[in-house]
Amino acid sequence: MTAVEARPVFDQARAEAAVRELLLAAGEDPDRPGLKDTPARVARAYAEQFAGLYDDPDDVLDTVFDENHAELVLVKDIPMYSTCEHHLVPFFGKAHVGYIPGRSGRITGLSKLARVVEGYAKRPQVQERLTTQVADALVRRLQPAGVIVVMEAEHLCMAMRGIRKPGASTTTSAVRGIFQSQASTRAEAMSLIMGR
Ligand SMILES: Nc1nc2c(ncn2[C@@H]2O[C@H](COP(=O)(O)OP(=O)(O)OP(=O)(O)O)[C@@H](O)[C@H]2O)c(=O)[nH]1
Ligand SMILES: [Zn+2]
Repeated sequence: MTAVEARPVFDQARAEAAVRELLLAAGEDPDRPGLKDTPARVARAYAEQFAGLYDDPDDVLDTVFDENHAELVLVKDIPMYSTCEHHLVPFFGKAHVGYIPGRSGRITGLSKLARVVEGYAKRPQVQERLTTQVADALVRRLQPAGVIVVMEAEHLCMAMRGIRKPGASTTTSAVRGIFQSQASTRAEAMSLIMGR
């Protein structure tokens, strides 16, 4: 992301008006005491849920170190909350993010892997794109030998409405570099990720 590229900003007033309109459309009275502050509250909540639209999530990977470690680095079970872009309800679960440093030996802080997940999760999303975006961010910023990202999530749009299948879990993966080209390396990482 270059400085000249424009980023959106969250329009609190517009979001509040939209929530008020939604309540009216539902036949509610947005001025009754229990709902009076709801449009402002919901707007603030969405500003937080979509916070990943307003900054470049890759920027958390600015902190890099050089280290002589050419093996797998894996952070498992990163809690992940995102918003399904079809229904604007949550999908949530766990992200597992691993990489093998490249020849440059470039590594990053472990917390930064969780921060990248969070940055891309806080947008209207589909799980597949979220998984891909996290993998590609690591490729761009760390130039690693390989990246593997696996996400497991439950979608409330499938649980609380529609097909109503609570407990159904969706797994997505994105592999890059050596994890793509070497089945044995991929299988080893997968067994570490899936082995509970
Ligand atoms: N591939 C993918 N699909 C998703 C994700 N989140 C929600 N969906 C699906 O998006 C689809 C939207 O389908 P539509 O037919 O346009 O909407 P709908 O009538 O509300 O669909 P139902 O949920 O089946 O009632 C549904 O099948 C959802 O299960 C996601 O992260 N990835
Ligand atoms: Zn949905």
